[in-house]
Amino acid sequence: MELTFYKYQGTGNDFVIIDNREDFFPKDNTALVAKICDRRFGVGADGLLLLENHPSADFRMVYYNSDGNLSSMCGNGGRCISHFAKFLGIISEKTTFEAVDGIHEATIQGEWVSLKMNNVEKVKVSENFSFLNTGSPHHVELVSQLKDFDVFTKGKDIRNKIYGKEGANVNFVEPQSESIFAVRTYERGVEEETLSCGTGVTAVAIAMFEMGKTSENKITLKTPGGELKVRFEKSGSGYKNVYLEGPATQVFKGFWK
Ligand SMILES: N[C@H](CCC[C@H](N)C(=O)O)C(=O)O
Repeated sequence: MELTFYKYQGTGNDFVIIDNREDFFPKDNTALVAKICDRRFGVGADGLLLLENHPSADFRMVYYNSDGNLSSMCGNGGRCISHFAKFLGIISEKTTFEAVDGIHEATIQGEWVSLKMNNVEKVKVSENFSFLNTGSPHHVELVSQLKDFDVFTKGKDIRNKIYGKEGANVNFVEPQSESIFAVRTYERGVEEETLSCGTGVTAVAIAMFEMGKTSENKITLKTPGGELKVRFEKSGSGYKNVYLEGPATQVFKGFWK
């Protein structure tokens, strides 16, 4: 099938985004999504996003991991699709849209996008890792010498051994200061390390606060793909007013035959 697509990246987490307001895309064609995301036989991306009409919100976001399957919430994808909606002229600086985990607000200034994430109900703190859901499930583990760490092998092992078929994303973090943390992520559904993960860095920021590694609630996360900011407020046993902020860039427009 022929279609126009846009290639985006948010701190190196990259996506194919399609304007599907005419609802033409074959949404159950897992093989097609996986082929479009394939780094050799397709366009290549960590995931694919559809922008669709919505009865009350500005638009609906549908997200697939690069394995071709529908996925849970994508934070970097949410930032990129908000930038795309402004590019299409659907919105101006502010938007409210619906994703798989509910309604999100976002503010777009140039290439800087601030995305409001869902509240986090609970952080499960274990011996040497935490687990929480920031729209997607995340395992957060402190390590040293992060730059030399075997993220793929260790991440894949944890994803399968602890989280089984359902799986989880696995984030390895190394503190750099009271408010700066380096993060590398093994992403479920991509089944590789990605250059950044938006729901992942959100999970890391909140887990570091919950584990007492910081008393700050405005955190900088340094990922291989660039810097992201996360801010939040403690609320009972969980967190609210959680924002993921960073750049979103339209790299090219393409035509899929
Ligand atoms: N792979 C994740 C979804 C995308 C998360 C990531 N790309 C982000 O920016 O949040 C999962 O299956 O849970």
